[in-house]
Amino acid sequence: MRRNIVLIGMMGAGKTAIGGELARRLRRPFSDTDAEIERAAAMTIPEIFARDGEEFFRARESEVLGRVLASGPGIVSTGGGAWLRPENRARIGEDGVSVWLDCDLETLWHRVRHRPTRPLLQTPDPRGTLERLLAERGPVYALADIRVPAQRGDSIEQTAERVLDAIRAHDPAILEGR
Ligand SMILES: Nc1ncnc2c1ncn2[C@@H]1O[C@H](COP(=O)(O)OP(=O)(O)OP(=O)(O)O)[C@@H](O)[C@H]1O
Ligand SMILES: O=C(O)C1=C[C@@H](O)[C@@H](O)[C@H](O)C1
Ligand SMILES: [Mg+2]
Repeated sequence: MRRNIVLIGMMGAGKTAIGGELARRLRRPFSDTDAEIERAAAMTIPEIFARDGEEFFRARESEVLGRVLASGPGIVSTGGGAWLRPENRARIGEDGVSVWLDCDLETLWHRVRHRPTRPLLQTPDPRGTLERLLAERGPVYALADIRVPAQRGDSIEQTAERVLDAIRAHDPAILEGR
């Protein structure tokens, strides 16, 4: 059984930060699809979007996701848009448990506003764009196996603990090794 733990949710929800913490605690390998794409392309995500466009990025994302899931069981942090593609959701469902880090708009905005690393927010009204993306994507993220609230008041450690509690309640076998 390959039960990867796959973090999904909006940009700034903490998928990368919480994923690293979970991997340390569980002593399992950690993969971040955004980082893997950047490494394989030897380009940053803004550079990939600017040169090759979003569709190209999404195709690389699906490839990388399939590869890291197959090499599990590990902790996989996805990019904010990965879960939106039905083929990615199906692939995650085959090989892992999906955990939605559900974070409110204010917290997301607080975390992403000074970071120029998210090409989708390079708009005249980035906060409005973030709000629209959250409204559009929320119902799709809600299809995840598990939802964990990830709010500003909580530390990375507290949220990681919540994720582990939620996984234990969902299916304790996921935490019981390989
Ligand atoms: N309680 C917390 N949980 C998660 N992240 C936190 C928390 N407190 C502060 N942070 C900070 O907020 C940021 C969260 O961003 P992170 O890159 O982990 O989000 P992400 O979901 O991976 O976004 P993206 O989809 O753009 O990759 C990090 O800089 C992290 O250190
Ligand atoms: O929410 C999104 O669509 C994205 C989030 C980031 O993780 C990156 O994958 C990229 O900036 C796109
Ligand atoms: Mg990330």
